[in-house]
Amino acid sequence: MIRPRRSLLFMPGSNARALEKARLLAADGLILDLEDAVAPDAKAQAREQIAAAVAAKGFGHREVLVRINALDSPWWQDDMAMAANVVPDGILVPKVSSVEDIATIVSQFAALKADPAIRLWIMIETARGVLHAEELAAQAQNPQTRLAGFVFGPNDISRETGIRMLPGRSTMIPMMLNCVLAARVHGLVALDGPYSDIANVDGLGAECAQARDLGFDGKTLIHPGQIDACNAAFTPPAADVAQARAILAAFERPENQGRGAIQLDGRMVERLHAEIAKKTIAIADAIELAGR
Ligand SMILES: CC(C)(COP(=O)(O)OP(=O)(O)OC[C@H]1O[C@@H](n2cnc3c(N)ncnc32)[C@H](O)[C@@H]1OP(=O)(O)O)[C@@H](O)C(=O)NCCC(=O)NCCSC(=O)C[C@H](O)C(=O)O
Ligand SMILES: [Mg+2]
Repeated sequence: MIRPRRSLLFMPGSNARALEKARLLAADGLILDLEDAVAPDAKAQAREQIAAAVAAKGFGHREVLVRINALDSPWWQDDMAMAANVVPDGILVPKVSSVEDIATIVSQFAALKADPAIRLWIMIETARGVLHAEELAAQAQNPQTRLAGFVFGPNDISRETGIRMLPGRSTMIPMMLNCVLAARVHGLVALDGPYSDIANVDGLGAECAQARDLGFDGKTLIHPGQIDACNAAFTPPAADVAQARAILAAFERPENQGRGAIQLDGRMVERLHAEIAKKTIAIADAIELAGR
């Protein structure tokens, strides 16, 4: 069953008000952050608040990820221990750059005897991470890694490399595509990074549409005001869903059973389009099932 992942909203674990609001928001998922949105002095308190929020449950269909601190920080092991206790849907590990990083996380899962239901998500946000994206994604072939998806991190890439984040994202597109392609080869979910200009509604809409067109499954967000536009961009339009159903119905007809290509409403349709149609319908059904 496909899970809708159009919109995953970051919120600082130190912000009690944000955590409280999380259960009412229309986001498909929530990323409770212990890393960059939380100051060093607030890490312990944020960890406790996230533990209490996840343990209290009540998030409905929303997927809940906890972003832990990076593996070179003094906090990540305590963060993982907390996650192992309260069992979110997944942990999101920032700045993962090598297969060895994933092995370190897997060892820690094992040491904690962490519930296998906790999936692993990694941020692709270092130069090495981008260059090794396919090698990292291939780790999903080993079930012990629990690897479920990538989250693209343009801010850290820009910080490390000097590659600038420009309107239209021309400088980021090659890296974004590398991330999406690596994810697709190994069956992972790929989520785009956040858009920081909270007040710029048109800019957000354009970036969501671009992320969708580049193949991302959804986008990470930083403010509740961004959720509706993001959901709209990643929801298959009703006309596309109707067309997808028509394609499947056409291939079901007895006269088309043995055919690879048919004509539908004046257009050539092949069985590969039926595969695309099945995915469109699965996403639309999952969104409907989630009641959003
Ligand atoms: C950016 C913010 C600090 C702005 O906060 P604020 O000034 O409080 O905004 P508003 O006054 O407009 O807030 C209105 C109400 O909405 C709630 N709110 C705000 N943001 C969130 C949120 N993210 N989740 C849930 N609720 C939120 C406020 O509490 C207000 O509520 P109310 O009191 O009822 O009116 C803030 O938006 C924020 O902290 N955003 C998240 C920042 C974050 O998590 N950053 C880390 C992820 S991005 C990243 O790491 C980059 C990546 O790794 C890379 O490298 O690219
Ligand atoms: Mg980052």
